[in-house]
Order: sequence, then C-alpha cells, then structure tokens
Amino acid sequence: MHPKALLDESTRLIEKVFKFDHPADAVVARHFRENKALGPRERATLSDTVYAVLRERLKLEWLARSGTGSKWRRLAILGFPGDRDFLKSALTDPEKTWLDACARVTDGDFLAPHRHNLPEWLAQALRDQVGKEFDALATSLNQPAPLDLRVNTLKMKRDAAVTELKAAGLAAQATPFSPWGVRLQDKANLGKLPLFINGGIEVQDEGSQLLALLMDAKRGEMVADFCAGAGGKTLAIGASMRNSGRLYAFDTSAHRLDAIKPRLARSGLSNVHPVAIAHERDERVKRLAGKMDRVLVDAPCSGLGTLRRSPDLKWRQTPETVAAQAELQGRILASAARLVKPGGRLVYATCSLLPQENEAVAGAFTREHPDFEVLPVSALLAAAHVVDSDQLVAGEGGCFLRLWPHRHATDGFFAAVWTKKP
Ligand SMILES: C[S@@+](CC[C@H](N)C(=O)[O-])C[C@H]1O[C@@H](n2cnc3c(N)ncnc32)[C@H](O)[C@@H]1O
Repeated sequence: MHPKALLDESTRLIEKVFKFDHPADAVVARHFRENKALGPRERATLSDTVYAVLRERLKLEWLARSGTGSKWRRLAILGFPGDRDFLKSALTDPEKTWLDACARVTDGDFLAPHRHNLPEWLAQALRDQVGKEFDALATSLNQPAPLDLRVNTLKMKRDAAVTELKAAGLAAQATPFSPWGVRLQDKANLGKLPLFINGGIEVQDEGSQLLALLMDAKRGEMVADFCAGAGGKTLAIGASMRNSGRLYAFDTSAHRLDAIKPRLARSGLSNVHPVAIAHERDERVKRLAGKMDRVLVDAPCSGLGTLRRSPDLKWRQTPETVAAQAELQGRILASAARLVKPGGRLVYATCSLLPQENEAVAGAFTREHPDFEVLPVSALLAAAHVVDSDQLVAGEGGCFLRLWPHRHATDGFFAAVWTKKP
C-alpha cells in the first residue's frame, strides 16, 4: 500500500477507536474484517499506530495541538511506527516541518501527565499505593507486554517446550515464578507451530498462571471456574487435575465460552463442562451448592492491570465504572462461595490494580462470611515451590497475591484465598 493510503487508513482507524464505544481490539479486528485487502504488514502498521496513540495519548494530543490537518491525522503521524523517510513520503511540506519541530521537543518540555499518560484519577490511585515507584509503574504500563506461554503439562515438560521453541528460532526462556511459564521476547506467529497446534503450549500471562496455581486443583476433584470466559485459567486448572474429576466452566457470556472449544480440543482435556448461566444466582449454580472442592472467581473487573495489552481501558474506565464493578464482584463472590464444600477452597482474583476491586471486596467477604477462613497466599505459593514467593504478596502475613508490571514483569493481578471451615 502507498504510504499516503496507509496513513489515511491509520487516521480513519484512530478516529473509530477513539469513540471508545467498544474495546480497541474489537474495533481493530472489525476494521480488518471489513477491509480484507489489507495485508499482514499493513495490518501490523495500523494496529501499532493505534496502540501507540492509545498508550501515549496525553503526550501526543499535547504535541498535536500545533500543526495542520485533522487532529486524527496528526495523531496518526505522531504514532506511526518505523522508518521516518517512509512516513515523510506521505506528508505535505508543512507536516514535515511540524513533525521535525515535534522531534525537537525534549522530556523537560513535558508536564507530568504527558510523561505518565494516565487519567488523573487513575494516576492518583496508583501513586497512593506505590509512592516513589509510580514513574516506574507508569512506564511499564505503557510498554507492550512480552508474550507469555503456559506449557500444557498433560502433554510435555517445560524444558522440552523451550527446546522446541528455540529450534523454531524463537528466543524463549522459562518465566521466573510460574513453573509452567515460558516467555518470548518478540512477537511470534504461534498459529503455525506444531507445538501450539498439538496443544503443547497456550498463550497465558505468567500472572494468570499463578492464579491457576493457587487453586491447587487435584486429580478427581469437583472444581468450578465461575467466570471462565474463554477458558485461559480453566485449561490450566484442567491440566493440574490431570484431566480427571469434573471441572465446570461457568460464564454469563455463551459467546466467550464458545471460544474454549477449540482450545479444549488442542489441550486434550475432556473433564471440562462449559455451562452458560444467566446470572450469578442461576438455578444451575444453586444445584451444585456445597459440592465443590475448589472454586475460582476470576471476576469481571476494570482490567487496569492489563494496560500493557489493552491501553484503551485507561480511557474507557472511570471511578464510576470501577464502583459498579466492585459491587458486581461482591455479588458474584458471595454467590460462587455457596458452591464450596466444607474444607474446600475459594479463590477470588482480578486483573485490576485498584484496592476497591481487590482488598475491599475480599475484606468485605471475610467480614460477612465467618464460615470462611483466609488462607495466606504466601504459604500457598511457598508450598507450590514458587521461587521468591515473598516478593509476590501483600497485606498482613502475606495474605494476598499482588502482582505489578514494574516489579514482576507480569500484568497486574490480585488474589485472595479462603477455605470453608469444616
Ligand atoms: C476476567 S474475565 C474471565 C477471564 C477468564 N477466566 C480467563 O482466564 O480467560 C471475567 C468473566 O466474567 C464473566 N462474567 C460477568 N458477569 C458474570 C456473572 N454475573 N457471573 C459469571 N460470570 C460473569 C464475563 O463474561 C467474563 O468472561
């Protein structure tokens, strides 16, 4: 595609995404479906441009206050990746002069929001928690994530997977905390790798793997993944059950549950039962009350721990949406807890960095459910032989899992664990 046409296409896509009426990945995917002629390299340029503008929105909007042409075009120019000469061949002379002036702006010219690129309410909420580490946190949230994989231990050992990935020319290394994890530093097209097709590996952030590890699900148990979505954690839990027992994958979105099916087929798991429910108090849930050895509530949340992958969330979430999520999280947790049998385990998890969705929800549950006792995450991780597990926890006695992108190179995650008193 001619550089001029590619820049015009980027401009159109940025304008669509910045309506913020749908998640950015859905808007981009739809745009590609509707424009089938776009090749892989053009798609990569378009999506890199959109994500660069989402990540550095405040800085780029500030730079785009000068210049000519539409705001969306100016943002597309500023976010455009790769070769400057290629980009400049698409620009008018005044645009080239403006772009050169932008390149001369130094760090010292920017105000704090142009450096952290977070809405002020969120910046403040993060500063309140991490203090002096705030700049490091903001920087890591604004960088793309590496690609983490989980080795399917039903099929192979991690060392063998690393060897096979390296043989395929990929820079793979074991992740530091999860015993199932492999990290790829560069983007990779996994879809064609036999290792992926045959279910030896799945894409999953190391932090997500640790949440599945906290379930410690065993052979022959009755387990429920209450908010299973597309089954990332379901698959990890099923593998640790060695494909035995019964693993219910509940979700209110039948559409998301459908996405588990091809993943299940690759994984070799046959112990998973996806069940679409109407809401958290659905009859199908009630019938299983008191029968589960383990229940995971990977609750719907603001997703603000995943800004490395979904930078649009910082512009789509507000204090009001966070408050609404926290209320729903409390309801789902209380309802899912009814499934746990005496002596069974309950895990509550989010990919949020905000205490309203994390410690506050877990604390309220503990206060309102004297029949449940907190299990400190630090002891559970140590029992699972997770190295340096004391670095991964927060709260009194290391009671909660708290993962931070700048400290642990994972997405931001929270988890609390209880056992139901016998
Ligand atoms: C964080 S996502 C789950 C991600 C998934 N566990 C994984 O590892 O890929 C939260 C899920 O909760 C589901 N959900 C929303 N409200 C729910 C409810 N009331 N009961 C059960 N699931 C719900 C959403 O459809 C979404 O798939």
